[in-house]
Amino acid sequence: MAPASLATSKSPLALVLLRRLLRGNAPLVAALALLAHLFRRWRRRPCCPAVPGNWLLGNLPELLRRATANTHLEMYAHYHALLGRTVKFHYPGKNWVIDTTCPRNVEHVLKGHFENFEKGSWFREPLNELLGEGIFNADGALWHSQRKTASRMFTAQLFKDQIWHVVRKNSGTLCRLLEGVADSGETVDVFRLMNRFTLDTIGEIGFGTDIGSLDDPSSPFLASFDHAQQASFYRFLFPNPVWRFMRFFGIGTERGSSEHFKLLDDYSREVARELSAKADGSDASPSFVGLFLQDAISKGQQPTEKFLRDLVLNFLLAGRDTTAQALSWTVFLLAGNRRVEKCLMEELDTELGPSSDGSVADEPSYEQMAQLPYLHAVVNEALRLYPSVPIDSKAAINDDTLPDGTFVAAGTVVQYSPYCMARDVGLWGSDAEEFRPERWLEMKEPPSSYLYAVFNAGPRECLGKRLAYMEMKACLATILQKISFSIAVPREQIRPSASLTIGMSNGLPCTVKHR
Ligand code: HEM
Repeated sequence: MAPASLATSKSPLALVLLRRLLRGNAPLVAALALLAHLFRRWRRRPCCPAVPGNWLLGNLPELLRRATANTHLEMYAHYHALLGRTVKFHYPGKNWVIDTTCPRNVEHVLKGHFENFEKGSWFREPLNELLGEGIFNADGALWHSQRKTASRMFTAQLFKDQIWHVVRKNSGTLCRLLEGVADSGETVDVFRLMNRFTLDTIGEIGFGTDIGSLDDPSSPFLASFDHAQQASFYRFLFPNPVWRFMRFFGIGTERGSSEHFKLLDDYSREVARELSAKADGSDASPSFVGLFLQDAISKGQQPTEKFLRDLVLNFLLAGRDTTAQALSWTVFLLAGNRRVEKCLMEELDTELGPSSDGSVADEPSYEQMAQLPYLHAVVNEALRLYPSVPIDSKAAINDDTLPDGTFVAAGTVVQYSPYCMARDVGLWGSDAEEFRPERWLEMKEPPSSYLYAVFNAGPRECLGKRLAYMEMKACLATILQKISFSIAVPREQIRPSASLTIGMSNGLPCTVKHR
């Protein structure tokens, strides 16, 4: 029997002994707490193959090395080919990251269990400085209200009345610019040019501002936006205190980032102020952000400058980069595949070429955009191989299990990769890696949006999908009728950049010729 001084009626003997052992023994307490944490973590780990990594730093060193060499996407595809459709990565100071290319899992996360998967702090913290509380970074009620207002903007009427005119005008300017380059025989960075085209387009459609970057490419805004995106990408890899430390001292991947973020902040606040000033007047054009503002005012609210600043930057990210990248990768693929280019030119000549009286329209019409199935297939195929958002992710709120049986503990991030899915021969056939637009024309019905998740899917599907197709098709149909592109450097030098979206790390230097 235990002596009365040791055991009480409430505490069992073992507990009392343990307490006495631990009292005043801080290192032992810390070691036991760490062991308990590791054991809990081990018990709740995802039951899928782990990508081999360093015992202490996990997969961070390899990912950093591969991202610096712009080969990180190939690394993900390699591990999927080696270990299967669902694998897990480990970064120090973060939870497990499950990486899946299984369409059933993607559907589960994006639709079936939508309520259990959020962007969460995993997504929000690295992106907060760039996107604030805008639609990309928001969850719950905040996301819901922005989504509701934004969905009303893409009406058929607005497309015909305003959006189409902006797209056509800017496609024409871009085409004339390229014709000038063809005259001079210079080499041009087509990636940069496409970014200027989409920046001017979203500036006008998104917030009624004439940015004019097609006329004047010197705007520091372009460089700052790229830099801010790249810094934000690296923040996903480091534990939060580490990138915050680098940010504070302006070192490592955060070198110069404060100036770039500040420039973006100043610029977007300026746009917000201009929009607010116009909102009461009748001269406000029907821009996306302008409509948000009018919506709020009609409900008796006055949105803050910060709210409008977030909207401006979110629409810029949504509308500029994604579309410019898709256009540039399409040009890259076409320049490397003359057979596909020839088929496309045949369609453009037939549908848009000289009419019976010999006249050629300078720019295609809105209605003609619907009559170009091969061009549509070319764009789909380019986006399949080079999806603008190559990897996307959500974090589990509560414990969950994916359809393939992988356990997902609360707080675990599940990422899925349209880039890797496109290269999976089990999903797309033995020619998965080939640029073959015909596969889209051979399909009896379009693929599920969880297999082809380039525009996201489910309740958070891309709102600008229709605008993006129209912009890409109008731009390509306009310029390709007049211009042909050849890549001016070895093809291997054109690599996807390590960023939130799939840029081109060395740009796309091309020589251009009149057709
Ligand atoms: C080729 C072009 C485009 C692609 C591949 C694309 C792809 C995507 C993807 C993958 C997402 C989900 C991102 C996430 O998880 O946060 C998304 C969201 C979104 N996209 Fe696009 N996008 C494109 C063009 C556009 C354009 C031109 C706009 C117009 C402004 C736009 C507006 C949006 C918006 C507002 C969202 C947020 C939806 C939400 O969270 O509810 N996108 N897009």
